[in-house]
Parts: sequence; structure tokens; C-alpha cells
Amino acid sequence: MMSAATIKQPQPLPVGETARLAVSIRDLDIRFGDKGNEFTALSKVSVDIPEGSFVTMLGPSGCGKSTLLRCIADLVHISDGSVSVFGRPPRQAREGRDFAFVFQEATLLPWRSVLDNVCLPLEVGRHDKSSYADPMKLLALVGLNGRENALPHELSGGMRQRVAIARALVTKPRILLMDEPFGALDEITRDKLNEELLRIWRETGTTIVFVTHSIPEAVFLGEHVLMLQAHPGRVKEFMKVDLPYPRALAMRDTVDFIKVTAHLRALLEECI
Ligand SMILES: Nc1ncnc2c1ncn2[C@@H]1O[C@H](COP(=O)(O)OP(=O)(O)OP(=O)(O)O)[C@@H](O)[C@H]1O
Repeated sequence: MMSAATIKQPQPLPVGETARLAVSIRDLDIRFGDKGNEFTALSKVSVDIPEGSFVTMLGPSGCGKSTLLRCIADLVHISDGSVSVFGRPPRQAREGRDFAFVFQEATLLPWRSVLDNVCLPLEVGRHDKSSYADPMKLLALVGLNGRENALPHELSGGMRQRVAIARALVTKPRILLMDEPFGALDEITRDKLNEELLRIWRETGTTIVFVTHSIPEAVFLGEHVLMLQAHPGRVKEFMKVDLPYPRALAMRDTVDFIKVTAHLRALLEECI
């Protein structure tokens, strides 16, 4: 169990640790704009994300959380430094479908059924479709048994996000990149999806990198929390959350949980 001493001295994952890495980022700089009018979004970011881990990302608004996620996904030009995804550049990882993205909005095609939305990635590109997940099994995994023929407008916001998660998992990505996926949901739905996401993580073994503004959500889900500070975006702390899995929502009322959230809240105030 966590002690106050653990919280004061969180254990950063040493750069170059021998565990197999899903993502390795070294001295990453991201600058936007033209020369002479550049804006530095991220500066000298180095972090290692172990395979199979669940990393949550916190930090003040505009500190570069989404930008960092987008670097892993090959959606942002890297100004300096390096990003490697399972040992290869993000472009190759994208071509190999190593990762999938889930955004705050489910972005389902409104005219397609739940099942057809989940199957959408299988229709794009030339890949060995036999290696993909069974869409019906995925719908069961995300708790949408029997809703495969429903249209998106017939679903609640939480159900639409479940469809988005199933769609992301259909190509069996090794990494799931999630950018505030539950940010627009009511608290009860969010809590339920938090528990379910932990179950999905356990059952699939997928590495998850999850951006959130909620400290309790970051602590409840994360095996590690990556805290970024702003102006420019840098790593403030990469800490292991020393709370056991499986985790149930009641854990949020424990002293150990509250100690971790208090530590992160104080840290967040230093980051602004
Ligand atoms: N394509 C872009 N061109 C120019 N500036 C950008 C671009 N993308 C992001 N930025 C800037 O980089 C900074 C980091 O943005 P980012 O969206 O990564 O922050 P964030 O931490 O995810 O913010 P929030 O928590 O508010 O979602 C911001 O100042 C943003 O305006």
C-alpha cells in the first residue's frame, strides 16, 4: 500500500529500462509556426511507456497533452528529438496499425449501424483482415450485446463512446491512444466506463495512453501518471501509482487514493 514517503518520492521509470517499451520518447521538441514566429509546444520531453501499461496524462490546459499523443500517432511533425513506437518510427507504426485513437467525440457515421461503425476500419486499407478482432465479440466486450443493429442516434453518449472503443479495438492495436474520451459524459456514466475500461485493458493487454483533466480519473485508471507542465510543455513528473489492481470505484474513498490525488493536485498547481 502507498505510504506518504512513496508519494513524496514517486518512482520515475528509468530511461532505458529493460522492460519492453511500447513508446520511447527522447528529447522531443515540438514547435509550431514559421521560423521567426515559432511557438514551442513541447520541449525536451523524454519518457518511456512500457508495453501493456496504462499511462494517464495530466497537466494544465495547453501544456501539450494532445500534442504528445498526436506525436505518437504520427499526426504532428517532430521538430527535434525522437519518438519510437515498438522500436520503429510513428509513420511505420501507423502503417502497421500499431495504434488506434479514441477522441472525446465518438465521431460515428450516423447512417451506419453500430456493427457497421465498428467494422469501418476493416474496410480501409489493404491488410490481413483475418488477424482482426471479431466485431461481435468486441461489442460484447464493451457491453453492447444485442445493440449491433442500432443507429448512433438511438444510443446514449456513453454507448456511443463504447462503440468508438470497440471500433478502435477492431484492428487489435497494440496501443490505444485516448484523448479525454469520457470528458463529455455525465459523472455516473464516466465512472462506469472507467471501471469497464480497466476490465477491457485487463482482457486485451493493450497498452493505453489516456489524456484527462480529472485527477481522480487519472489515479483510478493509471498504472503511471505523466504530469506535464506548461510554457513550454515539459515532463513535470512520471510517477507510478502504487495502488493495487483490480480497482473498484470504492477505492476512491480510501486514504491511500486521496493521498495520491492530493499529491497530484499540489503538483498541478506548480505546473501552471
Ligand atoms: N497545429 C497547431 N498549430 C499551432 N499551435 C498548436 C497546434 N496544435 C496545438 N497547438 C498549440 O500547442 C499548445 C498545446 O496544445 P495541446 O492541445 O496539445 O494542449 P493540451 O494540453 O492538450 O490542452 P487542453 O488540456 O486544453 O486540451 C497550445 O498552446 C496549442 O494552442
